[in-house]
Amino acid sequence: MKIIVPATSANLGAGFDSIGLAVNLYLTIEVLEKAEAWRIDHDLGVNIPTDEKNLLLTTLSAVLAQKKQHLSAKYHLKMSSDIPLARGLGSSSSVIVAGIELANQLAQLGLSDEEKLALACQIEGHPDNVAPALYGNLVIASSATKEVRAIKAKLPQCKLLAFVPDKELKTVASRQVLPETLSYAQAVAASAVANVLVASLLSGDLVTAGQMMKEDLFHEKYRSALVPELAAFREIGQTYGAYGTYLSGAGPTLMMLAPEEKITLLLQHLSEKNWQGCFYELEIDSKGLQVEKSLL
Ligand SMILES: Nc1ncnc2c1ncn2[C@@H]1O[C@H](COP(=O)(O)OP(=O)(O)O)[C@@H](O)[C@H]1O
Ligand SMILES: N[C@@H](CCOP(=O)(O)O)C(=O)O
Repeated sequence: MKIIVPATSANLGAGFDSIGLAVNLYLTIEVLEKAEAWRIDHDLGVNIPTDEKNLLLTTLSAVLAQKKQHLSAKYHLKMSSDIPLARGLGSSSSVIVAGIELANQLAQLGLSDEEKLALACQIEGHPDNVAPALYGNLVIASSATKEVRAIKAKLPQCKLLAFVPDKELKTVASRQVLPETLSYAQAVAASAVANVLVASLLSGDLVTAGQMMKEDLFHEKYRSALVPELAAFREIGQTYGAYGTYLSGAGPTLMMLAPEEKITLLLQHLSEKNWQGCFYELEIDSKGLQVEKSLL
């Protein structure tokens, strides 16, 4: 059995903790054979555990505990991923979604998508990565009310150009620079910008969506000091024809939405900056979580 989960790019500026996109970088988990102890083969570096301390298996354990279920066996697993770690492309969320599905499959839980999303939000704390990782495409979601609500949509036609810095930025660290509270007036203004962002995305108006991305009042201005490339990335995008630019997730990845015919020119000017990192031309993943040779 194989579980495949896409990377995700969250926030889209003003959609902080609520809007996210699934993109074509993937985490894959293969269940190999039963074993005396959990063992994960991977080439993701020494900081990623190869035993039950791995986020994949702590997630599995949490789900089984909540469902009052247990497994009669442990397994040898293979984990592969082309999702850059701690770069703002949802690597942790993809693992959480994979861990929920692994529990679902091995314990035959029969979880609905809604149940998987609710469990993922409990673990992650916000839906903007786990929802598109589960469903694919563009998802606008809220876990602020009793029920997690997620609206699936298609991103209007455009190309995605990401700059992924060499340096890591852990989400926990990036969230620490955010304010504890906003004033009533700030909250009303920030949510109004987010509302127009959503409306423009759903009506196919990427020009207005791009404007709203840079008018975010929730998080980017507090995080800009952690991602020095943001201002220049945004200026190049605006000057050479991108629809919009935003800090992908908690950063440091920067994402640009642009017409296909502008990508070459944008890449040319961005490359002249000689920043330490890589550019990725990404596509939307439209499938989300996939299981091959499901056990259910
Ligand atoms: N494939 C993986 N296996 C186990 N843990 C992972 C994996 N990918 C990410 N993680 C955990 O998630 C952390 C990165 O999560 P986070 O700081 O939220 O960054 P991001 O979600 O932007 O990649 C990693 O440091 C690691 O602890
Ligand atoms: N809304 C979150 C998104 C975190 O995304 P990640 O890809 O950096 O894990 C935030 O902005 O903190």
